[in-house]
Amino acid sequence: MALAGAVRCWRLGAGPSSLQMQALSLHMSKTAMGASQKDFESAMNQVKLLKKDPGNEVKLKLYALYKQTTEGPCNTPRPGVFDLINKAKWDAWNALGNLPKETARQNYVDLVSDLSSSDSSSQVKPEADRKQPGYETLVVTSEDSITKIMMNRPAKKNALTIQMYREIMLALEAASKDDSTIIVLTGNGDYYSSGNDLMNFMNIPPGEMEKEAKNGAILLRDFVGCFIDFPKPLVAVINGPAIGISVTILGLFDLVYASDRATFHTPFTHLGQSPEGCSSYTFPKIMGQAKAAEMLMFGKKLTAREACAQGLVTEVFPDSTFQKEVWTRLKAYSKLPRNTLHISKQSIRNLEKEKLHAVNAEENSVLQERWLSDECINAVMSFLSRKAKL
Ligand SMILES: CCCC/C=C/CC(=O)SCCNC(=O)CCNC(=O)[C@H](O)C(C)(C)COP(=O)(O)OP(=O)(O)OC[C@H]1O[C@@H](n2cnc3c(N)ncnc32)[C@H](O)[C@@H]1OP(=O)(O)O
Repeated sequence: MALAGAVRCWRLGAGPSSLQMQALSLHMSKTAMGASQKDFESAMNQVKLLKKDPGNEVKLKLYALYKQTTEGPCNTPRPGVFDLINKAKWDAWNALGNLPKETARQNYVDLVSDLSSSDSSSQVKPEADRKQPGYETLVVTSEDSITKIMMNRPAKKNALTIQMYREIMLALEAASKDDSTIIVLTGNGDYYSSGNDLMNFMNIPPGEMEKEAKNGAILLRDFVGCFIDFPKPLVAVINGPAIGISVTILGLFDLVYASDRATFHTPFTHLGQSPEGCSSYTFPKIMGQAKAAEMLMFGKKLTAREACAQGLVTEVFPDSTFQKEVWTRLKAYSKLPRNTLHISKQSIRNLEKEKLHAVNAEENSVLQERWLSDECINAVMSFLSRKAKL
C-alpha cells in the first residue's frame, strides 16, 4: 500500500497503531534512501506481527526474497518430487535468478510494508463498519470468513416476527453466496430465541383466519426450506434459552454450541400446536423415539447438558467463557479449506434433502390446521392476556 494508504488508515481509526507507525516509518525510510539492513531486520520482525495470514503465495515470495537477500542466488540442489513444500520454496527462490541482494532486500521491505498496512487497516475496522445494512431485526456481520446472523430483539427474547423470518431467509440467501466459510445464527441478549412471536397470531380480521393460517404455513415452509437447502456449514451459537421453532430447526444445523445457561423447550402440546422444523423426523433420528416424544409431545424442557447427552447439542461451555471459547473454535474452523468443507457438508446432507422437504410440507399442513383449533387459539390468548407463561 502506498503512503497515502497508510495515512488513510490513521484517519479511519482512532489513531495510528504501532503496526501502522512501523509500516509508515518503514515506507518513508526505504523511499528516501533504499532499504538498509536495519529496515530489513525491522521488516522481518513485522512479518511475525501480521494478524492476517498472507497466504502461501505471498509467504513463498517472502521466503525467496529473504534467501536472496541473505544468501544470494539459489545455490542448493532441487528437492525431490515428493518433498512438495521444500520444492515449492526452492522454486520460488530459484525464480529470482541473479537478482542483486540489495534489490531483493528492498523488495522484501516493500512487500512487508504493503502487508502491514493492509493488515492494520483490516484490524481497525470497527463493528459498525462491518455490519451489513438492510436488516431491522437482525445484526449481520462478516469477519474472519464467518458470517454471523444475530437475532436482535432482546427486549422480546428474540421472538420471531414475520419480518424476522423474512430477514433471516434473506440473510441466509446472501450468506450462501458471499465468501464466508461458516455461517452462525445466534441471539442478542439473555435469550437465544423464545420462538414464534405469539403476536403473529393477533390482529387477524374475522373471516381471514384460514387465509392467514395458509400464509403462515407457506412462510414456515420457505423458512425451514432455506435451512434444509443451505449449502455451507451452519452453526447455532445458543447463548441462552431456546423455545419452539428456534429449537426444532437445530436438527438441520451442522454444529450446535450451547452456553450452560441455555435450555431447549418445545411446548407444542401446551400451545395446541404440533412439531415443525422437520423435528418430527430429525429428533427421533438424533435422540431416539422415546426421548423425542418426551420433548415434542410432552414438552419436556432440556438443560444444555441433557440436550448434549441426547445428541441435539454438539458441546456445552460455561456461560462465563462461552463467547470466547466458541469464537476461538469457529475462527480456527473457518481457516479450513473452504470448498472441501462445503462439499463434505453437501455429501452428508444431500441424501436427506428430498425426505426433509417432504417432512416439512407434511408438518406445515398439520400445523395449518392446528392454528385454527380452539386449543391453539386458547393457548395464545392465555399468553397474551398474561395468564400463562412457559
Ligand atoms: C409463522 C411460523 C410459525 C412457526 C411456529 C412456531 C412454534 C413456536 O415457536 S412455539 C413457541 C412460542 N413461544 C412461546 O410460547 C414463548 C412465550 N413466552 C414466554 O413464555 C415468556 O415470555 C418467556 C418464558 C419466553 C420469558 O419469560 P420472562 O418472564 O423471562 O420474560 P417476559 O416478560 O415474559 O418477556 C419479555 C417480553 O418479551 C415478550 N415475549 C417473549 N416471548 C414472546 C413470544 N414468543 N411472543 C411474543 N412476545 C414474547 C413478552 O411478552 C414480554 O413483552 P413485554 O415486555 O411487552 O410484556
